[in-house]
Parts: sequence; C-alpha cells; structure tokens
Amino acid sequence: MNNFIEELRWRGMLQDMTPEIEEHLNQGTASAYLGFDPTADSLHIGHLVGVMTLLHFQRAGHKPFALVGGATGMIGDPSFKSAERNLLDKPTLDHNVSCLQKQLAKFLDFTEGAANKAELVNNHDWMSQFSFLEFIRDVGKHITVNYMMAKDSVKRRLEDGNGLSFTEFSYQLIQGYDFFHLWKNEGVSIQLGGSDQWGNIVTGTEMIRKMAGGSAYALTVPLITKADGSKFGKTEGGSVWLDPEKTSPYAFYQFWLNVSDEDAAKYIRIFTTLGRETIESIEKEHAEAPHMRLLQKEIAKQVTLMVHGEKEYEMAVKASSILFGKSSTEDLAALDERTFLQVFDGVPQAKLSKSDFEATPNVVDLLSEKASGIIFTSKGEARKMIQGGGVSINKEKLADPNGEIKFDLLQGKYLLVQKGKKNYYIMEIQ
Ligand SMILES: N[C@@H](Cc1ccc(O)cc1)C(=O)O
Repeated sequence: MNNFIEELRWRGMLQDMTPEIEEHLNQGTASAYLGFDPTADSLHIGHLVGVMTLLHFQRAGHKPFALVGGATGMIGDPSFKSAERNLLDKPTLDHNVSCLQKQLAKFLDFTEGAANKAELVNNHDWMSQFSFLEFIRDVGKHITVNYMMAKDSVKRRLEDGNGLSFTEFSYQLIQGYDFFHLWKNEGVSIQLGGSDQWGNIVTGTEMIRKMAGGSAYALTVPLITKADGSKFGKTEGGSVWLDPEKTSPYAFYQFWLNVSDEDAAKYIRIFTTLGRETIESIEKEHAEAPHMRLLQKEIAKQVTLMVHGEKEYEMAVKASSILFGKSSTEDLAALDERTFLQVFDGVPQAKLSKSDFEATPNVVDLLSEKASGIIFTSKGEARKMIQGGGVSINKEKLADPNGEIKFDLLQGKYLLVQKGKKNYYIMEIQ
C-alpha cells in the first residue's frame, strides 16, 4: 500500500497541510472528503485533480468520501472569485447534482463490503434539516465575523467596491458545517481540496474544535498552472468537460496531446496513476526524441481511457491519425458521425441533393460545378489537379477526371474531399 502523503509529494500534488496529519494517517485507515459544487451539468478537467486526490487516498488504503454540494451549490463559493455570482434555480441544481454524482461514481471504488469503500454524499441531505434560526444559533455562534473576514479567500471582495453579499459570505459556515457533520457522523477526519479551499476547510476544523473539542485535518493540492501563464483547462471552445456530449472524446484526447513538454512532465504525474519508474522512463525516451511527443501521447491515452473508456480512446486515436498521420478509407469509415464532424470542424462544406448527386456523371463535375465552386472554381483546374494526383475522396486518390463516382458515403451522407496535403472539404449529400 502507498503512503498517501509521499505519493502526493513526488507527484507534485501537495500544497499545504495541517500539522500531525502524517502521524494521524499512519495510525490506520482514515476517512477524508472532498467536495464538488454543482455549478454545471458536468465536471471539467480542473475537477480531475480532486478526483485523483481521492483516488490516491483510496489506493493508500483509506476511505474516500466524494461530496456533491446540493446545498453549497445554492449559494456559490466566493473564494478568490472577483464578483458575486448568479444563483442557479432548483431544477438546474437538481439536474447538475445528478449529473455530477453519475460521473463521480465512475472513478472511485464503490465495491460493497470493502473496508475502504468510497462513499458519495450530498450536503443538501443534512443542510435542508436546519432552520435559519437554528443554524445561526447553533453553528454561527462558534465562529466570529472577525475570523471569517480574515480569510485571504474573501479579503479582496471585502476590500473592493462591490463587496460580497451576506449569502456568499456565509458559504464558509456551510462548508465548515459539512466537515463537522461528516466528522461527527461518518468519522471523516480530513478534508482535501484545491489550494483555494484552505480557508473554507480550516473553518471546518475550527468548528470541530469549538463545537466538540475534536481535532481534524486539512490538506490541499496546488492549483494547476500552465508554463505559459495562461489558464489551465480552457480551449477556444471553453472548458474541457468530462461529459462526452459537451467535449467529444476526440477533442478531449487532442487537448492532452497538445500540452507543452514542460506541462506534460507535470501533468503526467497529476492526471495519471502511472508509477514513478514508468514516468521517468517515458521522460527519458521523450527527451531523446521530443518531436514524437511520447509524454503527451501517454497522458492523452491514460486520461482518455480513465474518463471515456477503451472504445472512445481508440476512436480518438484513429481520428487523430486522419488529420495528423497516415490513414485509410477504413479508418475514416470507422469514425462515428460526431467524431467525424469534430475532426473536420470548420472545413468548408458543400451541400448537394441526393438526386443531383446520383445524376452527376464524373468526379470533375462533382468537384467543380456540383460543389458550388467551393472546392474547384473551374473544371479545368479540377482536371489538372486530379491528373497530377493531388485529389482524393474518402482518402482514396483519384486518377481519372472522367472516372465514375463510386464512393461509399460516410455515415450515409458525407464525402471527404482532400486537395493537396492540407485542404479538406466536406460534401454533404441530402
Ligand atoms: N467549495 C468547494 C466545494 C465544496 C462544497 C462543500 C464542501 O463541504 C466542500 C467543498 C468548491 O467550490 O470547489
């Protein structure tokens, strides 16, 4: 069994911890929790750091609790946020909670009977039992406003003009009470979180001390940075989501494939469970031929396998080889429609009716007139390039400009036309 702290340390996943947590962990099986607020209907890759932290905790023989914040999600965590956020309505929140629960259930071991079986909890279950008066009387009384205001996480909001509503200011009391509740009822002695959560976590340890004279521990992991200083986890299209409907497995795979060498060395430790020796040997090989992008390929493989599974991983690899390597008609035909459209996102498209398509006599006509001038502006130009061997349809090179059209439509409706090495076009036949 691994030593949790040691494991996080060599992976570069240790930011801060309260004293004596190591001694505490050495005493036997411990329980820890980490919370996710249902701000959207999917987790994104930033959340994976928390997931990995829980996973390492469980692999070290301890018991992990993943909390979905049905209650805290109603308020919104102000920690290090520059502005007050809009409240989500109840139906949206309920939907988000159930989406997150389903995703979280995939990563940890929930096998019944195991001593350190993972648990999934929702703070709405206990917070909804409270009345406002009870909460401010029984919980709020133990924490001073001075203490709450001294946190780095809310300081900026207290100082700048826009301030902070009482609602968001109260957030740390709810998260603090979650810790108290889980400590008292489930024996959870540790709260894990990103470094932005330190303030909220120690409000919890403070409550445990004041309300019950107990002790509990905090451990945070660093926020993920990028070597070039830009924000981690964002692409032009926005966040990289775990839900395959929001970010296709192909785009997900590509995201990891495109990280810089410097970031790759960091991320392979954080986002995969590969061991130290394996990682070091991949790094060695990578250094000998950086252009092969071995590190990136291994991260992309491990993370895509973990989040999307084998089939989607293979599809993503195939799809990537179509744009960036050798590929065949079969590879192209093997893509599902979503992946196909993702791979060729943004390429010019020509539309053609089925009857018009069927009446087209040869490829030259198809690629000039019938493609409304999008692919070739004249028949002569099309003929010349086909004769020069520079045009293919569905990855099959055309030889004869007067040749018949005998290609299987991809997904029953698309042809992929390639002009030269890099210019792609889609013809959609409807
Ligand atoms: N505040 C955490 C989520 C969280 C919610 C409730 C908790 O008890 C713990 C953590 C975040 O925004 O990421």
